[in-house]
This record gives sequence, C-alpha cells and structure tokens, in this order.
Amino acid sequence: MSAAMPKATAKQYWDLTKPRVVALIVFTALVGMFLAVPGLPPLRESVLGFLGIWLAASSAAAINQLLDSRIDAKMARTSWRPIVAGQITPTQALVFALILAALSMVILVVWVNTITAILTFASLIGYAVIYTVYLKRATPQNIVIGGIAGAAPPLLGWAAITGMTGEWDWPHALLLVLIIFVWTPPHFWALAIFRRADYARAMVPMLPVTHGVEYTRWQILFYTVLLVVVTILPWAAGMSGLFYLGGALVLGVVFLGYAWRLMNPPDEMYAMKVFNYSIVYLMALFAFLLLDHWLMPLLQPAPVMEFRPQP
Ligand code: HEM
Ligand SMILES: CC(C)=CCC/C(C)=C/CC/C(C)=C/COP(=O)(O)OP(=O)(O)O
Repeated sequence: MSAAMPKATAKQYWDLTKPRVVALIVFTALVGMFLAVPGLPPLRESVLGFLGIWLAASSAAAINQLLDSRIDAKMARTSWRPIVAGQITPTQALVFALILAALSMVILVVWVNTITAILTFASLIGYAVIYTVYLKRATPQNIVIGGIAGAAPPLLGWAAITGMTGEWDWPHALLLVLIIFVWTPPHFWALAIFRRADYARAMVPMLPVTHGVEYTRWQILFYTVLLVVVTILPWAAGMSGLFYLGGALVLGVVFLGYAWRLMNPPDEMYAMKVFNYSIVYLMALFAFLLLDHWLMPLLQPAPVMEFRPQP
C-alpha cells in the first residue's frame, strides 16, 4: 500500500454505511417479513432476505457518501465523515460499495427470489443515484420523491417471504410503505430547519432554505396530520388490530403535539427534539405492528367445540 493510500479501519467502513439509519431501515424490512404470513416466516428467506436488504442499504449509504463528499465537506454535521476526513479514498469507498451491492444481489437472486432482488436494486439506485445525484441538488421536494426508496424496505421484506405467488398481498405491504413515505418529510425537515445554515452554505435546496422556516413548519404539521391518518389504515384494512391502533394513535397524538409546538418553538433546539422523536416514533410504530401481529391470534376467542351427544 502506498503512503498516499490511507489504511482505513473497520470502524471507518462501518461509518460509511450510515449504520444507525440502516438499522431502522432493516427493522422495517423485518416487520414487513413478519406481517407477510400468519405465524413465523420461513427461516431461510427471512435470514438471507434480511442480509441482502441490509447489504444493499449499506451499499447505497456508502455510494451516497462517495457522491456527496463535496457537499458533506461543507456541512458541520457531516464534515467528520470518513471520505471527507481522508480516512477512506473514493476508490476504496467505491470498491467497498460495489462488493456489498454484488453480495446483496447474489444472496437475493440465488437464495431468496428475483422480484426481491429487482425491487432492492431499484431502491439502491433510487437513493444512491436518483436522490443523491439529481433530486437532492435540484428541488426542495427532493426528500419527498427520494423518500420512496427509503420507504420501500417493508415491501422488500414482504416480497422476500411471499415472492409473487398467490399469497403476494401487495396492497397491505404498500400501506407500510405509505406510512414511511409520509413520515419522511416531518422526519427530515425538522432536522433541516435546525441545520439550514449548513444546507445554505453547501447550496443544497432544502425546503427551509428555499421557502423559509415558517413554510417548512406548516409542511411538517400538514404531513404529521396526514401521517396520523395513514397510520389508521392498517387497522381499517383489517391488517392490524386494536392493540396497534391504540399504539399508533398515542404515538401520533404526541407527534402532532411536537409539530404543533414547533409552530412556536421555545428555542432553536426544539426542531432537533422533533427530529429525535420522529425516530422513536417510527421504531415504536413498527414495534406495535409486529406485537399486534403476534398478539391478535392470541386474543381471538378459541373456536367453540360443538358437542354432539353419542347416540
Ligand atoms: C429521503 C429520505 C430521508 C432523508 C432525507 C433522511 C435524512 C436524515 C438525515 C439528514 C439524518 C441525520 C444523519 C446524520 O447526522 O448522520 C437522518 C438520521 C436518521 N434517519 Fe433519516 N432520512 C430519510 C429516511 C430515513 C428512513 C427511511 C429511515 C428509517 C426507516 C431513517 C432513519 C433515520 C435514523 C434512525 C436516523 C438517526 C441516525 C443517528 O442517530 O445517527 N431515515 N436522516
Ligand atoms: C436498498 C435500500 C433499502 C436503500 C435504502 C436507502 C437508504 C439507505 C435510505 C436512507 C435515507 C437517508 C439517510 C437519506 C439522507 O441522505 P442525505 O444525503 O440527505 O443525508 P446526509 O446529509 O446525512 O448524507
């Protein structure tokens, strides 16, 4: 290895994959897997599907950092990242991301199914290329459109278990995608309000930069109301029970409280409180979906045995 080539550590490669974001992404994929069938999903498709989606999301995050390193260098929040800090070279990052993506595709095609591989690859391209290269730099609606890729994982998990067989219940899977899709704007714009100076310096047209903080707060409130409405749909569609509905409504009312308070916040840091809550919210909402899926059958009344007297 030449002197110019830094010796990157495992921790730096780990950071390249945005591990905490990806952890929540694969959790939503896991919930999609569990909701796809009654009882427990098959072990091979679950484990290898999970691994394939995790590798693809990690690869997408690494490509994002590779293509965004010039923007990341200009922002206080991201200037520590391994490519910006010179700990990992762009070539090393590219090779690493391509290995992860190739491993993911081999695992999904060989041991899971082709439709999951295709959808996962589309999500990878959607985030790493379409969002990062085009949308992020072009329009304040970047994260709304780009949010489709981040919202896809429950569908990927679902597809890993059912494939496109007769059991392929895509409308229910799409409800989970819709929830994350509508959740993304309040999640991201709360952070973007707090970090707007960073985005302005890096010339990234995020909503608080292009349309101001006041307008962004209204948009957050609008999407949070919409979020509470769409989180009722899994119950309305008969996919989840009252346990889920109760959890979703409590979580949703708290989120609405945060979004409402953000209209007139006590301090600058309040937007970060909303952002942090958005993460707890999504984690807890998907945990409710999962628990409800397991609890519902237990709460059903046992079938009444018909008693026939012996002749
Ligand atoms: C286009 C869609 C999205 C955008 C623009 C976005 C943006 C962001 C940004 C800028 C951060 C701060 C990251 C940092 O400082 O390193 C963040 C953090 C986070 N995001 Fe998102 N996000 C999106 C979608 C998602 C999705 C789909 C999930 C999971 C299902 C997610 C989960 C998280 C988590 C868990 C964190 C906290 C990471 C930490 O504490 O280090 N995000 N997001
Ligand atoms: C295959 C598959 C399931 C792909 C998932 C895609 C994925 C990893 C989505 C994460 C979304 C995210 C962190 C966006 C922020 O990017 P940013 O560039 O705006 O944020 P930054 O400024 O922190 O880099």
